[in-house]
Amino acid sequence: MSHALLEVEDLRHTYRTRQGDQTVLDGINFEVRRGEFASIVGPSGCGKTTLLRTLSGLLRPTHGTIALSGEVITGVPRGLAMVFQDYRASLFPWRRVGANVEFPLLGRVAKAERRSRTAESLAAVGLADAADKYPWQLSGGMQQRVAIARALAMRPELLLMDEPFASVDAQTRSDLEDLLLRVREQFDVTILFVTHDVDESVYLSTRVLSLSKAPTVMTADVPVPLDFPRDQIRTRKNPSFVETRSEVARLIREASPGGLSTAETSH
Ligand SMILES: Nc1ncnc2c1ncn2[C@@H]1O[C@H](COP(=O)(O)OP(=O)(O)OP(=O)(O)O)[C@@H](O)[C@H]1O
Repeated sequence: MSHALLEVEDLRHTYRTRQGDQTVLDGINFEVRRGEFASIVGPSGCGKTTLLRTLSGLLRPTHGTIALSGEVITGVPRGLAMVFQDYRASLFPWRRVGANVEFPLLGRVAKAERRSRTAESLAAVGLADAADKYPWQLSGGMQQRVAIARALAMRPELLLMDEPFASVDAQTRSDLEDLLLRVREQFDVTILFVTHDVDESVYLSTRVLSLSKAPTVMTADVPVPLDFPRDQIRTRKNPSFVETRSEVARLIREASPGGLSTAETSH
């Protein structure tokens, strides 16, 4: 039987704190098939990060199962890499860029292979010349490219990304989006991407999954009817982009507390 790459069944999570219990995820079900680029959107605080933490094995959910390639995960699974929003916290400042990229491979992959994967991943993100620099010598966008290279060097089947471009300026963000689409093809990696940004979710994805406010369920699974390669100007003008974007924006607005986004209420 062929399994989806990622299968999530009835996932629930309740944080138990001194102030009481807070149910964040309230029965999430979805699958991601090989080759997809799935984005997850939802109102602030709905549990997107909690969801990614359970998928990456960093947090044990209160209930439900997560399977990667048909195997139920119990800890941090192989075949999975994660890129976080805060590149400053995710790279080691005292290690050079090359050593950062190589780090997760130590003890797992032979030295020659580590070196070749590091060189290949850095080249793929346009940083072949930066291996001997320290992260703090690079711009924010470049540091996030190092974090992407480190994830790619692990040769993951599934790449989880938690708002990876939220801390960079708009031009860098567009460049990083296009870079991500290129390396996705080159490394044949399936991506699950969390973002606050409706346009970004539609621009990048083959599917957008939308979440309700907490206690969170999935409210919609929206296919994105756009071909690859995408183009920042042409794709965003495409009527299918505009239509899908409106649909996703509407889903988020309906899910948000009060029903209106802050952008709309401020006028
Ligand atoms: N370790 C924790 N202990 C207790 N409550 C937590 C913990 N982590 C998160 N929460 C609560 O769970 C809820 C969901 O948090 P989470 O960070 O998963 O949401 P999010 O959708 O990623 O948020 P944002 O959109 O603001 O990034 C929030 O109300 C948060 O306060």
